[in-house]
Amino acid sequence: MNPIFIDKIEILKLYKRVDTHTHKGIQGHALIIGGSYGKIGAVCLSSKAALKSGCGLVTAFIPKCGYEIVQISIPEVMVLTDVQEKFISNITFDIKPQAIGIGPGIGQEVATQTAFHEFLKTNKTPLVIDADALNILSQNKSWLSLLHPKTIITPHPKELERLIGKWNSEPEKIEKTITFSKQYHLIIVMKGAPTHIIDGDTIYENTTGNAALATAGSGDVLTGMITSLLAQSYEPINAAILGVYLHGLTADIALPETGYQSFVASDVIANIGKAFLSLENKD
Ligand SMILES: NC(=O)C1=CN([C@@H]2O[C@H](COP(=O)(O)OP(=O)(O)OC[C@H]3O[C@@H](n4cnc5c(N)ncnc54)[C@H](OP(=O)(O)O)[C@@H]3O)[C@@H](O)[C@H]2O)[C@@H](O)CC1
Ligand SMILES: Nc1ncnc2c1ncn2[C@@H]1O[C@H](COP(=O)(O)OP(=O)(O)O)[C@@H](O)[C@H]1O
Ligand SMILES: [Mg+2]
Repeated sequence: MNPIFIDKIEILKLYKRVDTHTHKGIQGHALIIGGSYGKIGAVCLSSKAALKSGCGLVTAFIPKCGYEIVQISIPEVMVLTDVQEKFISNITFDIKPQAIGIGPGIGQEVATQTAFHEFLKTNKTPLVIDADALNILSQNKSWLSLLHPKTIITPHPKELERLIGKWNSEPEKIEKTITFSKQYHLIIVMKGAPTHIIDGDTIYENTTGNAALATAGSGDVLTGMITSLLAQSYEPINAAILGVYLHGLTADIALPETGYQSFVASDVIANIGKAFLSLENKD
């Protein structure tokens, strides 16, 4: 099956300019759920990326140990904490986000697994699932049926393998991912070089990005970006496509200054603005 290439022409068909009369209350509220002791950075990266991708409000739901870390490193982000100090054990909140991203740095404690299960049973908000939340699903495959249609999952190759099993060739990998996408009605962002997005039988192939992205936390940033676009009322497939395109573009923009080696996940965030601006240029 031939992929649809995600390039600037395709992106301009779905990109929505910011309305002059908008305000933070209608620009979308994203909730990022994740973090555990030693991995609060994943939530900092994800929630900052969400803010820098245009949503009006961002809240992070984290274990207690991350409270000051997030408040000090990103004062624009609001914070809700779990009752536990080092991991998430009970996901409850009284806000009404338009999109939720769950998984960066969340870990796989038994209590976290149970909390994630309870969350999936009641959640009705558009969702992006990443990292350890995907690993938890791999260990509890019956929970996949709780996911609403068009839920976005963002596995790297190892996380994908844990979900769908091993493959022997690239075509078989794509074929198995299509079957999985159809079985659970999921949008699957197959992260890699290049990243493919699978939505049932439709395959998209991204054209931006480079090896500078092979750095800790760059996937956590992508989760924040897609969650932000989802909160801004992009259709789930368009949020995934635009998020992946912009994420890759940041590395293409930064490369002449950072080189491959010194590009870090925070450089993705620092270049999101330039990536958006390039969509406003004629060339
Ligand atoms: N600052 C923070 O707080 C950070 C927190 N983080 C958080 O940590 C948690 C664990 O996440 P994680 O992805 O590091 O661990 P895990 O799922 O075992 O996968 C690792 C293995 O997968 C493979 N692999 C990966 N990419 C591949 C590729 N392109 N192509 C092929 N293989 C690939 C590779 O396997 P190998 O090839 O070595 O067998 C590798 O060893 C998670 O919650 C995350 O959010 C991190 O984001 C970092 C920054
Ligand atoms: N060689 C590469 N070329 C292009 N993109 C890459 C390359 N290596 C990694 N990436 C991208 O970087 C991101 C890595 O995500 P992930 O493995 O989840 O990182 P982390 O969990 O550390 O945040 C993905 O978007 C992936 O497509
Ligand atoms: Mg990751």
